[in-house]
Amino acid sequence: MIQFEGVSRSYGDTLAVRGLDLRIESGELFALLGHNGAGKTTTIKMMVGLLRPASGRVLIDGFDTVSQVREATSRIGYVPDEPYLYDKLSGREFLSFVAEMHGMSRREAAAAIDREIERFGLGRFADELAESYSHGMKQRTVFAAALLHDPPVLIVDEPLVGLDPHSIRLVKDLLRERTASGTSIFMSTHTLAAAEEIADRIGVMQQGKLIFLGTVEELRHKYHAEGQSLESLYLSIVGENVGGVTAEEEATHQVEPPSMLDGTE
Ligand SMILES: Nc1ncnc2c1ncn2[C@@H]1O[C@H](COP(=O)(O)OP(=O)(O)OP(=O)(O)O)[C@@H](O)[C@H]1O
Repeated sequence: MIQFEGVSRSYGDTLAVRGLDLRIESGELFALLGHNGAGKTTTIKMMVGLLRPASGRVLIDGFDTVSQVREATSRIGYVPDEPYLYDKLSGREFLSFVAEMHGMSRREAAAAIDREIERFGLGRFADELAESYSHGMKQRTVFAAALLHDPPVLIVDEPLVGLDPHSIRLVKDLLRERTASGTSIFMSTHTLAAAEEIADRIGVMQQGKLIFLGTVEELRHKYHAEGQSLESLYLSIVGENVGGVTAEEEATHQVEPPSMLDGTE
């Protein structure tokens, strides 16, 4: 379970995330949508313990990501938007390194590594150096690393970018399978068709604020847009606004995004 309670964060004068309240249950796949600069990465960084909220708190399975950072982060599998691997390690060596970081025994690690190599079809290149991997191979290896310790919470930032159709299917099926087995999944994406296909609920973030939270069906209903794709609905709601908001603009209400959470349209 992932819980945000009144979470805000700025960079200097830019309010990147504003008063975020959100709860993602076990067995739920949640997709966060928003233009470039909307605040998605900042939200993710606060979940994985890379940034502290300026106010409010984030809980992972009940553990605070600031005051109980070990307990919280040990329950997370994280797939960042840029796959990180060490060029001079093979995929298998990288997975062994990650298993060691998680404190897994040799036996546990060997079983988990074999399981994930099989799941992600890494066998052919697992013993080659990562420097020779394509983006898709790197992404699959990073996914395998995120699942090694069988975490109850999975956080994925743009999981489908740069993948071939076969890998996209693999990742989408995997995310649904994990959800069915009780994992809470938080996905940030610009791939609206995928969000529509696999997410249980979506959130739309604009200028650091969550302006819609619900199912795609609820979004259509709210805008009397039965039959419209999420993509066209999203574009008509969010429009062209980009970027964060400054403290000064916030104070003078110059850029308050429309609220779809409180029933106003
Ligand atoms: N390190 C930083 N220093 C200053 N401002 C930042 C920093 N990181 C993000 N911002 C600003 O905070 C706001 C939110 O950025 P964030 O990266 O969270 O958005 P995003 O939704 O992830 O965008 P994208 O889709 O482009 O990844 C933006 O206005 C951005 O310019």
